[in-house]
Amino acid sequence: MQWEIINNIIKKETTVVLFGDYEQSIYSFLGADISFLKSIIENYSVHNFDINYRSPSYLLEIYKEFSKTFFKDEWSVPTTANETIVPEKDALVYRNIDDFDKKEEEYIINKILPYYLDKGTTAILVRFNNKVNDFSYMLESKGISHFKVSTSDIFKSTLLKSTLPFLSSLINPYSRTNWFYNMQHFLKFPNAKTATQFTINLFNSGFIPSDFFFNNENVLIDFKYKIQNERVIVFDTETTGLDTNNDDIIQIAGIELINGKIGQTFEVFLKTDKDLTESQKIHKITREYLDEHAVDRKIALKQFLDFVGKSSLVAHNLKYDKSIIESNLKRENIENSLNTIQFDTLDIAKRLFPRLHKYKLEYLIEYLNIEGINSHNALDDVIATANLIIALETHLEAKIIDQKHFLLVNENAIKKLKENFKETYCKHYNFLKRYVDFSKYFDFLSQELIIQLNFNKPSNYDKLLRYFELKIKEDTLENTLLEWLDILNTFKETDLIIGDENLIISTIHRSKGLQFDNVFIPNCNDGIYPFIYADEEEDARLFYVALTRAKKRLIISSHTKNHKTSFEFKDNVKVFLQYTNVECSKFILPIKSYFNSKDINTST
Ligand SMILES: Nc1ncnc2c1ncn2[C@@H]1O[C@H](COP(=O)(O)OP(=O)(O)OP(=O)(O)O)[C@@H](O)[C@H]1O
Repeated sequence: MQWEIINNIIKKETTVVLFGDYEQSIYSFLGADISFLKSIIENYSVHNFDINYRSPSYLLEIYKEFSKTFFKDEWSVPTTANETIVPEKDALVYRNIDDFDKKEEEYIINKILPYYLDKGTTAILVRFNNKVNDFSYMLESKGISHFKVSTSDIFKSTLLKSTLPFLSSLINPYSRTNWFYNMQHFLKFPNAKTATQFTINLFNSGFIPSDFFFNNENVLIDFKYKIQNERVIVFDTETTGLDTNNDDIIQIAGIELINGKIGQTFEVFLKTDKDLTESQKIHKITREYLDEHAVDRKIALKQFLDFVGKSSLVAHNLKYDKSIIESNLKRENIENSLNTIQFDTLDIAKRLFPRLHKYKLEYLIEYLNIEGINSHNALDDVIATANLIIALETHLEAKIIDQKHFLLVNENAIKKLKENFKETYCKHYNFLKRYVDFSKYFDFLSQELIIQLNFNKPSNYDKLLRYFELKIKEDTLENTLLEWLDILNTFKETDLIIGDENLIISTIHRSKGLQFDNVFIPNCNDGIYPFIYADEEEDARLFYVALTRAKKRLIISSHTKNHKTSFEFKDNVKVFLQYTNVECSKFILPIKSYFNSKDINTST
């Protein structure tokens, strides 16, 4: 499926580079198929990275021994270490621990781990989720702080599944997907299907849910009335950039629509001291052109206000033009006398045609077969927008009838929507322009939703807040959401790792892509590696992922009933040499025999 998507978006002439590592293909239970990977690369030329920058040569030796035994030749990639340093005495440890697995865990935590904790980052990587919990519980009872990559990812929790769509719906109230979740959570429909159906019907009727919070249910009726019975001004601006607070308007164009008929046009160019290099690529207005045609900013803005008079305003993507006009008026100390009744043709088009993928002016012109060009010249654009309005007008009546029907049929659900959601939505909507410390804001929102929606705080909640505290700088809530929501929507719990975690407990699966100075792989017993019910080849790759997370030190251990440990920890490197015959995972046998055949020099 993913491959089909990729194939559909890449063009024929595009050069495609795929990055991958067969030896880390460990997600067959989620549908990943390594043979598929093999079949597609037949059409590519393969390049291998030769130098490994993560691990020093003594660790690469281990990986190579392992690959030689368990991976098919054609798939194993020889790597050269960037560093050829002598291992420290505690860098390569294999420990066989007496008795059953809980003893092994106790031994690791009590005897071995403390030795490594002040030597960089450490991870204990285990095969199963329950072992993550066991280790974490024991560490907690000993007061050793750590980050447990939890068995149920916080990004799959009800908290994130309700907060993220809720926040998205504040900045993008047109996204149906966000509202599917909101309706499910806040309206408590009997099932997801009815919530989804209600949302689809609402959008298909030309509403957006927030209409019912802001008394905006009559927008289409009002728009139709103004267009058919009054003078409205369609306007557009060209500017020196997209920063509405600082950039200058350099052109304003307007056109009258009187009772639905096109009237006079208006156009003015404004002087500016700001740089035009970047914006000129869009609007094509040159410095020379402005020198010849532009007038004083104050005079130009006043001329526009005079042209508009008391009429209502319409623009395509009104939010931008409105805010840059307001900001320019303010900066020139001119009172804003513009009518507050303003319509956005982008909004109207989304309501009339909720199924389109694009709503840019040029696309709508084409879709509705309208004459006119969208040239990024303000005057051409207002003429095109005026023609768009005339075309949209013919679709209004039918949609208004749909709306009446929807209101009639869904009276109860709409009542519930207002009762259960209006207050929360409006309150947070009003925060959008405020500066927020996002970590504190998120905590505030979460506490509210936890009570309102009645669910428990997920584990690693504090870790999430700490991540926000460190990574998200103070800004308006709106800017923060615009910058972060898409990123957070793709997050998994391990993405919260920021590098200051001293000790991490995780399954190997969840450790993919990460790296640590010290890596512990406990429970290396036969039956666990490879797991009796798993595919051996894939489990070898899983073990390889664990091994290759180490940047400096690798500590492997197993347990056996028949063996008594008597040596002290200081012998650790030699342990690889000493215990060749005890029961252990077949995955570590080649590593052990390699060490048996070699005299390892270690620094002391
Ligand atoms: N050219 C380079 N010079 C110095 N360091 C590098 C270079 N390339 C990668 N590294 C470092 O090597 C380490 C491993 O790189 P990276 O995480 O990109 O590898 P990877 O292929 O994604 O590993 P894996 O898939 O096994 O997790 C990182 O610490 C990275 O910063």
